[in-house]
Amino acid sequence: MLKRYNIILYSTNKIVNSCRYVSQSMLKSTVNEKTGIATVIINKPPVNCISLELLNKINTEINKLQKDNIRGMILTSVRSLQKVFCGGLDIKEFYNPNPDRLAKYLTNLQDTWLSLYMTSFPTVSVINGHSLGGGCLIAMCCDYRVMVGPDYTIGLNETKLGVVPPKWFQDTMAAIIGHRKAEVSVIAGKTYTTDEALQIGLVDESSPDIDNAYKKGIQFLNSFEKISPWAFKMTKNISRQPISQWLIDNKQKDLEFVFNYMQTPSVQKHLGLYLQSLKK
Ligand SMILES: CC/C=C\CC/C=C/CC(=O)SCCNC(=O)CCNC(=O)[C@H](O)C(C)(C)COP(=O)(O)OP(=O)(O)OC[C@H]1O[C@@H](n2cnc3c(N)ncnc32)[C@H](O)[C@@H]1OP(=O)(O)O
Repeated sequence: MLKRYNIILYSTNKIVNSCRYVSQSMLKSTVNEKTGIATVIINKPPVNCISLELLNKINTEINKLQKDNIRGMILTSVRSLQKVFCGGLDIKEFYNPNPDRLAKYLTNLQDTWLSLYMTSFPTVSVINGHSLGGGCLIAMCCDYRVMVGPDYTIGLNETKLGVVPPKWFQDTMAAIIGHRKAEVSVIAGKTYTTDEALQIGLVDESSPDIDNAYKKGIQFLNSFEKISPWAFKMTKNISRQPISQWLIDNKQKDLEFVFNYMQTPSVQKHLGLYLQSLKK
């Protein structure tokens, strides 16, 4: 019988004392051979924003872990960034874009979301800092979220940039906090503090510090020790399939919608102003 492992998507540099270690720039991945738990750390200063290259690395690593039959995964961000889990998609990928690269980016984003959302092993995001837009999306893809607080923020803030979170972004949030709350949240581009996120159920637990948050993540993964990997995989698949199937069936249409609106002058103007405001 195959051994099964779990994943935690997390950002830190002193967590695991083990085995297979993949260190690509921008992404570090370690699998503890004793426990079968992988720790995947995003490491792209200054704010871990997701470029095309980082997107590719995340997708490649998840697919590799999928083949390794890990028991679980923690996803997090490198500790040295201190206050950012993920600053979201790299807005520079959308501002004055090269059309070929933009199309590649959007396709890769769809594929990475599908890989992360549908892993056959349990996943936890240890959210050790702000987590906005695409940062919130990747945290929401995981099966469990532990957020460090109290001073960080999380949310799908796309409308504040003048762009539209696609249906699968919105559905991912609605599956966690319910349709009404998600609708209000995405329309307003709302962001939540750690306590607020806990209150509305956007995160499952909060923690005052990162070590404790990581422990909670491991505890969640360990809770699957007596669950059959096959039963886990099939049950998660049934639960998430309606949302993922929509994207599989509508990939081209979804891509064309974003690809076209993203290059309109009014959206470009908004993005330019937003980037400018970040620089101030
Ligand atoms: C299929 C696709 C569908 C739809 C496409 C549209 C979807 C988009 C989803 C998104 O993710 S949009 C982006 C959402 N993210 C944000 O709005 C976060 C913006 N950033 C911040 O609020 C802050 O930077 C921070 C809270 C994350 C960190 O604050 P702080 O530590 O004070 O850092 P700075 O603000 O000084 O930023 C440092 C540096 O990084 C640049 N930067 C920040 N975020 C981004 C980003 N998302 N993309 C590109 N660049 C970013 C910022 O401009 C600074 O650059 P400098 O050149 O001034 O150093």
